[in-house]
Amino acid sequence: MTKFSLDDLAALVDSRAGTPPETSYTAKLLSEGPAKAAKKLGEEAVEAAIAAVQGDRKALVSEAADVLYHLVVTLKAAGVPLDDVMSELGRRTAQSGLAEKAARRHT
Ligand SMILES: N=c1c2ncn([C@@H]3O[C@H](COP(=O)(O)OP(=O)(O)OP(=O)(O)O)[C@@H](O)[C@H]3O)c2ncn1[C@@H]1O[C@H](COP(=O)(O)O)[C@@H](O)[C@H]1O
Repeated sequence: MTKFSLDDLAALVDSRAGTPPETSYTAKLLSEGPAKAAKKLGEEAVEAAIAAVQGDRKALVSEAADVLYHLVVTLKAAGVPLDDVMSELGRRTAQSGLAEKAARRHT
């Protein structure tokens, strides 16, 4: 079986946009505007952080999945393609995070 990817998730979210909100949680979330998806993203991120701090591996897996799903919906609501985020991550592979942090301090 091929691994489910973020691209697959983004395609799924795309496919739900514009469907009736009564039949899809994604459509319902999108119909409530970008702030609602962003709020849910923030809540799920806090829950994932708590699970990590508590060392609750099972909860972390579940909350991390919620974070990724709500991030993809938030990007969709904001009209930002997932590819733009992946390109940004790709661009960052040119240098280490520590080198980037040091360069920022001197600008
Ligand atoms: N990955 C997810 C996913 N992760 C979390 N959630 C939903 O996110 C919601 C978050 O739960 P909460 O209890 O925090 O929120 P709530 O109280 O239900 O919602 P609010 O009233 O706060 O908006 C739950 O209803 C979850 O079902 C998701 N809903 C959908 N997906 C994916 O999207 C696909 C399409 O789903 P539909 O859009 O519903 O067809 C699904 O098959 C999944 O692959």
